[in-house]
Amino acid sequence: MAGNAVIHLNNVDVFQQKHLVLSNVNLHIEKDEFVFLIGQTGSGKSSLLKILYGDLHIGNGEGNIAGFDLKNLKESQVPFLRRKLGVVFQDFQLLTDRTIEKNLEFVLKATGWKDAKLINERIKDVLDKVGLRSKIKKMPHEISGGEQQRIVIARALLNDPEIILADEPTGNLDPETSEEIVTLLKQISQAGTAVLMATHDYQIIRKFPSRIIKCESGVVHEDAQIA
Ligand SMILES: Nc1ncnc2c1ncn2[C@@H]1O[C@H](COP(=O)(O)OP(=O)(O)OP(=O)(O)O)[C@@H](O)[C@H]1O
Repeated sequence: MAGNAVIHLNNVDVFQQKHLVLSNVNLHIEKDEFVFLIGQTGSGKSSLLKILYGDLHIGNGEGNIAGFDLKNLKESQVPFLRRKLGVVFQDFQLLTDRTIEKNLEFVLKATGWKDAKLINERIKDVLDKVGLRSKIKKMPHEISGGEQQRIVIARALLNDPEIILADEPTGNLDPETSEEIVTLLKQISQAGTAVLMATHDYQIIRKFPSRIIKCESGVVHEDAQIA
């Protein structure tokens, strides 16, 4: 792998069933980069993210993410790949029947953590990172939408991922709260975890100038501009 790239796609074709969604994709993202992913509905953003978290197979071309060879990725390796990725997706929300602490503990136990003291320390650690340690005993419905999204980010950080994949993380939030979430994601990238954030929110893109990757007409532009 060249340089510090943690995402590396070379001439990849992205298929959904038999339908070629994106062709000849080249994508390189460095260790501490923050990158926006844009494109109209149906342009292939979700399909591209699926390639990256091992939910869609690479047809032609080659890819590497967090040290995993996507071309030869086995089913059995997918859980290990996912541990290197922090996923912040709208359809992957907090469990509503338990506290913030129990939500985070659930993920740690599911990913092999056993020592109660280490679990407790890790939970406090990630809550400190998102500035919400005081909410540890709260139920999800007792905190705001923006706070819930920060907890989802804390959850994504639990296993110290190399990359955060965020799909519309500000989709349901007001402009001010959206800015807080993106500020947090930017800080995370500056601390060495690459962030790839899919969004339709051009106001946010203007406010936080960063590299833009665009899906358009079946191809991916690695350095796009917005009007
Ligand atoms: N499971 C599937 N089977 C077949 N075709 C699919 C499937 N999922 C998506 N597609 C098609 O692939 C193309 C890209 O869809 P994709 O969901 O990647 O777009 P998107 O840019 O993420 O859209 P949005 O912004 O609405 O989420 C579309 O033409 C879509 O109809």
